[in-house]
Parts: sequence; structure tokens; C-alpha cells
Amino acid sequence: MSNPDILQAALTRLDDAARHVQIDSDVLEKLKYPRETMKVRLLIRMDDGSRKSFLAWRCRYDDTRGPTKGGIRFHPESTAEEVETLAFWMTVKCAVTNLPYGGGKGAVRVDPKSLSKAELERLSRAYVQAFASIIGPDRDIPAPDVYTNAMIMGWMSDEYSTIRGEPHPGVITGKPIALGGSLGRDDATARGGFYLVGHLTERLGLPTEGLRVVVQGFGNAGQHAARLFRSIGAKIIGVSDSRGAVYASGGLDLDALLAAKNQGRSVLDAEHGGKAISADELIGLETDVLVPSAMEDMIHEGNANTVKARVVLELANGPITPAADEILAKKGVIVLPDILANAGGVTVSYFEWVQNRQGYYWTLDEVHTRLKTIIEREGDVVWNIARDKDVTLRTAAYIHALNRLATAIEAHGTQQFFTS
Ligand SMILES: NC(=O)c1ccc[n+]([C@@H]2O[C@H](COP(=O)([O-])OP(=O)(O)OC[C@H]3O[C@@H](n4cnc5c(N)ncnc54)[C@H](O)[C@@H]3O)[C@@H](O)[C@H]2O)c1
Repeated sequence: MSNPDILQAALTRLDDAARHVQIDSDVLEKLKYPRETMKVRLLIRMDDGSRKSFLAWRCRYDDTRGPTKGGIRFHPESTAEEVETLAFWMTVKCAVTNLPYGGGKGAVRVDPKSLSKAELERLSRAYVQAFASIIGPDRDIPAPDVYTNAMIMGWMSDEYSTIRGEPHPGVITGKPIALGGSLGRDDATARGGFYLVGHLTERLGLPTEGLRVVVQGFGNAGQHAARLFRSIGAKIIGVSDSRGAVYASGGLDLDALLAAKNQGRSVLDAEHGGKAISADELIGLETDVLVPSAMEDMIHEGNANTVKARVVLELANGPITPAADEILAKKGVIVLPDILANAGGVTVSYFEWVQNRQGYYWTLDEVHTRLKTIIEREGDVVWNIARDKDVTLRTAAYIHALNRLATAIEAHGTQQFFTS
């Protein structure tokens, strides 16, 4: 991630929202900076006997509303600024969905595809050894993010329990079911967005039949989104991953695409039934719903004008820059913002943490019903704020979060007593 101003850009969304609510300046001051960011170098033994070091971070952005919560990303371009921005978004997201959490995030600057499985495990365990003093079930609770998964969360949870000398399944979510993971966590990010679109279909002006969907990024979020939309008869007409994009106006062969990814191949290598196109062509496809599910800043000033989707469902965090947001709003494209649209992941992570603490596990139906209730409830609130204040859904979601964060910050005490 090369944009050093990513946090400043993200904070402009908070400023936009603050213009529409009565918020004490103390609250905004508190939310402008991360509470703590720890940076370490992880030194691990490689399979060939050599040693190699990797930069790693963990940021606890704000813990006013509870322990900090957020994923760990393994990516060759991760930076401290990216981690802090993602942790800021987690703070706001947990407030939008009213989860009793603050926001955190972590990363290792590594290309995980270049590591063997044993090296990946050593790196994951080294991460927990380095950050064991700042994570914890009541302090900071990691989860999967880009290029990390349930297997890695299992190793990390195991390492933490070994360090503490007793099981602590609540330290990490997104674990394998056998280690205290929750049913329904695997597709939760996509499912939350899918429920949101389903709930708002009429208000968004989307067709109830023959929906066309384009998915950018074909990992956890993207694959499950494609699968869920297909389950209601939608056509997946475009898909991309880090190597390229494919398109078929009549719908791609999703099973072939999923099988290719399962075997560690690119969507380009699948018998997808369509043709290869460029990454920017994918963004400009004529579709009902465009689902960014890859990285930040993918829709920017340079390509936003080409977007022809009616609705953009942001399963990725921060896929649209502020400048692109303005262009899309002028074009009448409705953006379902990340802090609501992809909140299904952290919501089911919360369910997992609750189940770990209770030692009592829910059925898949219970998980789905509770997730749906939260996403639809908060989706309605955000929709109504947008309508009443005549703002975008993103600004409305930030207004909603800001109100909850301000209430909590003020309840903790802002020392106004001394200044007024
Ligand atoms: N996993 C979760 O629970 C979760 C929750 C909330 C938000 N998110 C966000 O969703 C996004 C994807 O996360 P994920 O967990 O699905 O990651 P993942 O590692 O499972 O998948 C990432 C996908 O993006 C693709 N990709 C990478 N660079 C790309 C590029 N330049 N163009 C097109 N595709 C590219 C990769 O090939 C891969 O298919 C991220 O923004 C993440 O922060 C994930």
C-alpha cells in the first residue's frame, strides 16, 4: 500500500459527518489519532536454515467502547499508515453495528505466497509471541484479513494459549471450528453485505430478478459474495483477482472459478466461459451491483467516471477514495459503505467471542438470524439518516457511528469540568 496519506483521507469522512451533528471538539480530537501502534521485526528460521526478518505492526486505535478488534493482514505492501487506517475503520464499524468493541488492526509486510506452510506457521507464531503483551480476550482481539485465514488463526490462538499456560480461545476469532470457531464465520463478511442488499433491494431500485453482479477480488469476501448472489439467481458477469479479470455478459461459470481458486490458481486459468479483460474494464462493466472485495483505493479519480453500476457494495475496506466518492455521488451511483456493508465479518467474530466466553455454541441458524437482525436494523438507521439529512449513505453511517462514539467518550469523562 503506497498511499502515505490514507489515514488523513479516511479522517475526512469523519469531518464530513461531524458537520451534521453537534459533537464536542474533544471527541473529534480523540478520534484523530491512534491510541497505540506497536512495530516489531519478526525474525524466523526459513526452511533452508537461513534467518529472515519481517516488519509487523499491531494498532489499537480506540478502545472507548470496549476491547479493540480487527484483523491481521499478511501483504507485501503493508505499512504502518495502512494498519492505522484499517484500525480507524474498525473503530467506526464496531460503533455502526453497536458491538462492544473499539478498533484495532495488524499486519506483517510479507508475500505469504512466497513462504512454505511451515514458514507461514513460524511467522504466525512469531507474531503472537511479539504482540502477546498487547493482545488478549479483554484487550485486543485479532481476526483474519487479506491473505490470512482460519488455519493461521488456529496457530495464533494455540501460540497465545501456550504462552499463557491455559486455553484462551477468545483471544482470536475466525478460528477453525475445532478450536472454538463459530459456525457461519467463514462467509460472514459477504453474508452481511448480501443481507443488506436483500433488505434494501426496493429502496436501491435493484431488480428482484436477473440481478447482474461484478466482483473485484476473489478471496474470502469475493468468493462467498458471488456464491450467495448466485443462490438468489443473480448472474456473476465479472470477476477479478490480483492476476487479472474475466467477463461474460451471460454469466461466468462460477463453479469453475471457485475450483480454480481452491487449487491455488488464478481466475484467468479457470474454464470460466468468458473472456479476459483489464482491471479497469472490470470496474466499468455495465452491471447492477459492483462488489469491490480486494484492496483499498481501487476506485479512484482516474476510473470512477467509468463506473456504470447502480450500486457499489463495499466488501473491501476503503476501496473508494474520497475524490471518487464525490464523482460516484454526482453520477447517482449508490455506495453501500464498508463500515456497514462488510460489518458481517466482525459481527460474527463478536458472536464467536461471546460463544467462547460462554463455552456454549450456537447453531448456524442462530448465527444467521442474529447477523441478519443486526445488519437490517443498522441498515435501516443509516438509510433513514441519509434520507433525513440528505447525505450519502457513507456520511450517514459515519454520523451514526460518531453519535455512539461521542456518547461513550463523554460517558468516560472528557474533563470538561476543568475547562468550562
Ligand atoms: N475476511 C474478512 O472477514 C473481512 C472482513 C471485513 C473486510 N474485509 C476486507 O475485504 C477485503 C478482502 O479481504 P479477504 O479476507 O477476502 O482477503 P483474501 O486474502 O481472502 O482475498 C483477497 C483477494 O483480493 C485479490 N486481490 C489482491 N489485489 C488485487 C488487485 N489489485 N485487483 C484485484 N484483486 C486483487 C486477491 O487475489 C484475492 O483474491 C479486504 O479489504 C479486507 O480488509 C475482510
